[in-house]
This record gives sequence, C-alpha cells and structure tokens, in this order.
Amino acid sequence: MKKKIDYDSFARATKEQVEQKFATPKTGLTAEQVKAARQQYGSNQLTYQKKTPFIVEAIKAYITPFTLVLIALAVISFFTDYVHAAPADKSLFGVIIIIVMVFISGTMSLIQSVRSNQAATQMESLVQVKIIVKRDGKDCEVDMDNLVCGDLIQLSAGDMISADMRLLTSKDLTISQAALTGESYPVEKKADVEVTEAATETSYPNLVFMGSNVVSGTGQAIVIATGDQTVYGSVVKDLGEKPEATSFDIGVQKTSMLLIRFMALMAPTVIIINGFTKGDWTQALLFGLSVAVGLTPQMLPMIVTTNLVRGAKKMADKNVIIKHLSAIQNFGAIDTLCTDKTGTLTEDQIILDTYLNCDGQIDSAVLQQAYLNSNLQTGLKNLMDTAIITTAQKQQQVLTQFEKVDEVPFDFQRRRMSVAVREGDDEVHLITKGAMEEMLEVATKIKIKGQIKALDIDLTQQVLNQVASLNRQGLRVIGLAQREYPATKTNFEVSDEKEMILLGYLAFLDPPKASAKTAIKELNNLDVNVKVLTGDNALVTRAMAQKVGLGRVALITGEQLNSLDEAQMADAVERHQIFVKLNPQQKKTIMQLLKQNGHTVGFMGDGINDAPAMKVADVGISVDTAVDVAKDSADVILTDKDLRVLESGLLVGRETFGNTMKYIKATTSSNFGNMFSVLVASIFLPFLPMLPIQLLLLNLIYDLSCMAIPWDKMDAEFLQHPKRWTADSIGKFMVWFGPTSSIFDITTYALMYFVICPTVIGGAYPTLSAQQQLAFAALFHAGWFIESMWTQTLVLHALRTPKVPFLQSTAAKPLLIASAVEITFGSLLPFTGLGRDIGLAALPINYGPWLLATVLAYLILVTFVKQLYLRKYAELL
Ligand SMILES: Nc1ncnc2c1ncn2[C@@H]1O[C@H](COP(=O)(O)OP(=O)(O)OP(=O)(O)O)[C@@H](O)[C@H]1O
Ligand SMILES: [Mg+2]
Repeated sequence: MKKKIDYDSFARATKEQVEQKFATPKTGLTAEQVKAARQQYGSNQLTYQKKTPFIVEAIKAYITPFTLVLIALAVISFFTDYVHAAPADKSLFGVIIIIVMVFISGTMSLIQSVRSNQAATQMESLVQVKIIVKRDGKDCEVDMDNLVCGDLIQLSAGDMISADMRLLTSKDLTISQAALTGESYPVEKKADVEVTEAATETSYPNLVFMGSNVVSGTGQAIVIATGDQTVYGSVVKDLGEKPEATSFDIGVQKTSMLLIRFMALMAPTVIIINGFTKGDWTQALLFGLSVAVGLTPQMLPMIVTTNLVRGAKKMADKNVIIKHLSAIQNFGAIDTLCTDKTGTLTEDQIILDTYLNCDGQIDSAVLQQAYLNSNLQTGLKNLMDTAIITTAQKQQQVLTQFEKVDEVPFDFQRRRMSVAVREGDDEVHLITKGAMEEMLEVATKIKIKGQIKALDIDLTQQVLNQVASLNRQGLRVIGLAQREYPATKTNFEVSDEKEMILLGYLAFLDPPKASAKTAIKELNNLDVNVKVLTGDNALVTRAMAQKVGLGRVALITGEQLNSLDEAQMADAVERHQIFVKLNPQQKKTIMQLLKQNGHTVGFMGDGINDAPAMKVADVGISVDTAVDVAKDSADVILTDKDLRVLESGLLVGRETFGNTMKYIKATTSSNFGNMFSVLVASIFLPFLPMLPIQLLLLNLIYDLSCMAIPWDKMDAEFLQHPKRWTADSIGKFMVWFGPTSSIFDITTYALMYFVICPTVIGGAYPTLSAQQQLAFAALFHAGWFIESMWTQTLVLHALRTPKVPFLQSTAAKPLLIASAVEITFGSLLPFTGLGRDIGLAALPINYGPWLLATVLAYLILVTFVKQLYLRKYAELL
C-alpha cells in the first residue's frame, strides 16, 4: 500500500519545492524519469477501469444458480445411479450428461463475457482523451493512463483534469468540481496564494483534481497524484464502478425480480404437491429446484449483453461510437433530440464573412483589433476565434508590435472576452468582443464617421438595426469594443469592461451541414422531435433553422423561459422548438423538464456549455471535434460529419431493443406457461410430469438457440417509432400468452396419459406393474418433452412480429437455422441412447400427426390471441 497523499503540504509548499520533490526540470520529465516515476508512484489508471482477471470471469460464468443445481443433481445421480445401484445397473451416463451441460452453459457465458469486454475496451480506446504534456522540452500527446507524478501539464478551457495537480501558474482559472463535490458552480483556482488550512482537499485554491474540468481561463500545473491515489480514485473505489443505471437496466432488473419472486412462490408449491402426491420427497425437492432454475431466465443478462455488443458493433460500422453499452437501447427510445447549433447542426468550420465599422463599411482596423483579441487570449479558441485568426493571417493584417498585458477569459454568462495590449510604453488598450446584446451593456460610446460619440438611444437603435439586417442574412454577429487605460495598469478584471467605445462588428457565415436538413427530416419521419438549444440570438438561429427545414416553429429566449413559473415552463418546453440565448444551466434545465414530462431525450453538443445538459440527457451525443469535457460527458460520439448517421443509430437502437424484448417476452411468457402446466400436471399425475434433468436440458437447448436472436431483424413498421421500456408490458404479455401455451401442454398430457401411453404399454397407468409404470412415464415424458420443445421454439417466431409468422414476416437466417437445429435435435433425442439415459422412451409413429395437429392449433390460437392483444394494447413488443 502506497502512502496517502499529503495534500496540505503540497498546497503549502512553494512551487520550487514541489518541482524538486519530483525532480522535474523546467523542460518536463525525461523518458527515464517517467519510467522511474511510474515505478515509484504507480500509473494513472483507476482500479475499476482495470480489467477483471480472466479467472474471475470464468468463475462467474461457471458458477451460477443454474450450474449449482446441475452439480447437485450430478452428485445425487452419482450416488443413486452408481454407488448404490445394483452392479448390473451401474451407469455414469447421467452424471456425464450433467457435467457436459455445466460445461456448455459455462463456456458459452464465458465466451460472451470475454467478447463483450473486448468490444467495450475497443470502444473506449477509440474515444480516449489525449493529454498534452511537456516532456524533454517538447509538448507530447499522451493517453490519460500514461501520465505520471511530476509531469507538467498545460490547462485551458474545456480540458478534463486527469490527475491531481498543484498549480504553477494560473490566469482567471475556474474549475468545475461537480463530480467530486456536487457543487455545480465553478470555483476559482490560483497558483499564487497564501494557503491556510482547508476543510477538504478540494478547497485548496492551488490544487486541482482528477474528475474536474476547466471552465474558463488557463494555467500550468504539475502532477502530484495519479490513479487510485487521487481523491477521485479513492471515491470511485469506495463507490464501485457502476455508472448510473438507465431505465433499461432498471427494467431488466425489475423483470428478473418479478420472475424470481414468482418462482419463490411456485417452487415450494411444486415441491409440496409432488411430495404429498408421489411420496418421494427427494425427487420432489430436486424437481422443485429444477423448476425454479429452469424457469428463471438465467441467460437473460447474457443475451441482453450479446444484443448490445452486436448493436454497438453495427453502430461502429456506421461511425457511431457507443461509450456505454446501455446507451444503445436509450438511443432507440429517444423521442426528442435537442441539439446545439454551431459545430453540430452547422459545419465545424465557420467563415469570417465581413468585418464592419459602425458606419457599416468594411474596415481592416476592426479585423486587426479582433485578431489581437482572438490570437492573444489563451483560453479555448473556438470556431469564431479560429475564423478571425485565419482571415487576418490571410490578409496579412497581423500586428506583432503589440504585447499582451492581461486578459479576461470568456464565460457563458457574460458572453464576452477581453484582452489588454500595449505597444511600447504607450497606454494599455482593453479590447473586448462578444455577443451584441452583452457588448451594448458595457459600451457607452461609439466610433462613428471617425468621431467618438455617446451611444444614445438613437445610435443604439441604429446599431441594432445593422446587426439585425446581418442576422437576417443568416450571419452570426459579434461586437467589438475598446478603451484605454493608463500604462501602469497591468491587472484586468470583468469590472474593467465598462465605458467602452463600440468599434464595429464581425459577421460570420455559419452554414448548416449539408446533411442537416435530410437528417432532421429523417428524424421526424422516425417520430423524433428535433429542438435547437443555443446560446446564440433569435435572428441568426431563425435564419439557420429555416435552412434546415425548421421554418415556422415557436421560439423562446432563455430570459423569457426564466420568467415563467414551474408549470408554465414545463408547458413551454413542449410547445417551443427553438430556444435561444441560453446559458449552460438553462440548457440543463430544459433537458430536466423534458424528462419530467415523460420524454426520452437526447442532447447533441460540442462545447463546455453543453456538458451539463448532456449529462442529464438520457443519451448525450457528441462529435469528434468537440472539446474534451463534451466528449467525456457523452454516451455516444459521432465520428462522421454526416448527420444522417443519427438515423442509422436510432434504427440500430430500436432493432436492438426489439430483439431484447422478443427474447424477454417470449421467454417469460413460455416459462410462465410451463410453470402453470407443471403445477396442473403435478396435481393430477401419479408421477413427476418431467424429470429434473429433462427440464434442465430442455431449458439449456432453448437458451442456446436463443443466442441467435441478436442476429434477427425487426419488421420495418416496428422501427418507425421510438421504443421505450415499459416494465408492466412484460407482465401483461406473460399473463396473456403464458396460459395460451399451457392449453396445449394440457391437451398433450391428456393425449399421452389417456391415449398414446395406454395403447403402447398395454393398459391404463393404475393397472400396470411397477416395471410397466416406469415405461409409461418414460413415454409420457418423451411426448411432453417434444411438444414443449416445438411450442417453445415456434412461439418465438409467432411473437417476434405482429404479423402472421413465416407467411408475412420471417426471422433472419441465423435464428431460423438455430430453431431448426433445436427442433430436430429435440425431436430425435427420445430415439437415441442419450435420450434413453435421461429417461425418455421412443415414441410411436402415430404421435407424429398428433404433434403436428397440436402445433398447428397452437400457432393458430396464438395468432388469434395476438390480434386481441394488439387490439387492446396496440403494441406487441
Ligand atoms: N470566442 C468568442 N468571442 C466572443 N464572443 C463569443 C465567443 N464565443 C462565443 N461568443 C458569444 O457567446 C455566444 C454564445 O456562445 P456559443 O455560440 O458558443 O453558444 P452555444 O450555446 O454553444 O451556441 P451555438 O453552438 O449554437 O452557437 C455567441 O453567440 C457569441 O455571441
Ligand atoms: Mg456550441
């Protein structure tokens, strides 16, 4: 165990002392030092992210309630069939079969879990956050795992903090520590402060922590703790790894619990009935246990995961990376998709169209000032800054004689940023740019026709008109202002942005992605409502929305929204489709309201300001070019610029959901039906309706064939609407279709007991000798075994679609083949030595027509019940 990190002494030490502790040169660690540091302090990997060892996976796969019952059966059979059997009857065959079953079920589970782990690791590596670290005098890009204590890191807005660090320099650095402290407001951190005792590690002003992210400003820091040693590492270690459960996870859990409760009631009843009626309590107990195990869908979690892994792979082929597997189901359930505007709906490149002074003429002085602001600021350079810099460089409007004095970084509340510059010993110029409305708050003067005038109501109106006319052409506009300060002033703050002179405007072309219009239309066709949530203003957003086919839709501003009471707000988020001038908190609130209104919502964004909304959304979607925090908060990342992948993603999500549902619903209802049949049979039959091993084998074969379900398809009609999990639909389905299958189990009992067995064996059961009674039971078991196998398999085909199975809708090949193999194997089994060893007898040929008639009648009845069910609940799966 490594020593606990002493944060207090790190906070109190001087920077030089901290650098000395890790022997970090100004140029960063050398390659040897990195190696040594990793040896000494460990790598930057959290335990929960490390893989579960293979042996643990294997134990989990082979030791399950199912296999435990099998093993118990094997032990008992070993004594009854071998140790205590008469020398002539000694047989180990039953024991061997059971061991083979344990092996098959365990191995299949193991293969699946190894595969799904592999897929998850692969997805993760595709979206690993890269960190710029200074080593050997160079800036290198490394994976997060690669960081070591003593590394030098540059921090800027939008970065994730990926280890615990001590700040060396800082400039207006604000950090969101929400993941650690729950405090949603960012806190300011400073490198140079007097440190006093702090209540918690996270409140030291000169320390920053893994799990938090930079909201604004910049800084340089040295890594002081990595991996599990970090504050975050120790927290997640205590909490365990699990991400928050989605509605789907909860649904799966609830269904399992329902079945387990049900079984807890059934198993004892079955044991008691059989114990009393047959008198053999050991057999009754074993049978009860087998019923319990055979009837709980133990393959459920595995088939769900297999489905998800398959879905994730299909999406990856379409350039949609799934970070958390459960997001796939939610993807298919989305009925409202909210999106940011720039960089998601529009191209990830915007163009500076024009730079005007307040007279409305193109003016290179405006471009030069804007260039100084964009280029010298050290925060996150966004698309607008990049556009300004490229244009200025192209036109050689690049001023080099200015030196930066200070800056006031951008934030999403005031929507402005400033840079203070000086030429030689002259006075300092504060250059500010930002959203027009927010610039008018700080400008009191305006430069017009070469003169400085007071910005009165008339001139303000003139400015607003100019901007509006640019906006209407679809151009985004930001304002530019400046003022002078004495040469001695070197430190600037937000409050210095006042009494400024408005100099002009910068107008940007922010064209929608070519695919945006089609993508939105496709989403609408799939019953998904698209809403735009932006920090930009109404006019530009309108103009852009027009271009992507969101012409006549209701629009509301963040301010208007805030003035409403709770009920009105809940209604407003429904009625409006465009939300403008939002701050990050408002984006998040809108998502919460939509969720409360019962929607499944997705949020697609690319900025720091989108991260909070993406976290609360059911599915956070981001793009490749997004900032780290946005990618980190997302569940899904689109690596393709083409937005039409959204449609593919939704369809895969819905198909995955459908495949999962069909397994759960068909299996639970036929299990429910079987329980019912077993109960009825237990009451009336003088022998066990089925032997424990037969029941388990039936179950195993069925589950194995279900492993082809993830490869099945869904009807086109099914994919047209959002699909969300409703737990009670499973219960209803079970109650409707379970008893339907029981009817035919019971007719089969009657057929076997009264017709077939007496004819073959030569008399009614009570009149037979003990030996004949055994043969009677074996024949009976074979009859029911085969009928169960047929109905269980066919019901899957009948219930996978609301249409007529095979005639109107046929399953995909893999499932058809799996079902055919299952039925063939099951039907031949009683005629083999293997069948004989598990107590099944060869059936007479005249059982064939009876079986066909039963199966046909069953399919017809199910189709009929399906119609009734559809009429009542409208939806099958
Ligand atoms: N680098 C910048 N310099 C000056 N002002 C900026 C800068 N970046 C953003 N702004 C202003 O802040 C407003 C909101 O920022 P931003 O556009 O990033 O918000 P958003 O909600 O992500 O919207 P969208 O991505 O749809 O444009 C912008 O409309 C602009 O007026
Ligand atoms: Mg944005």
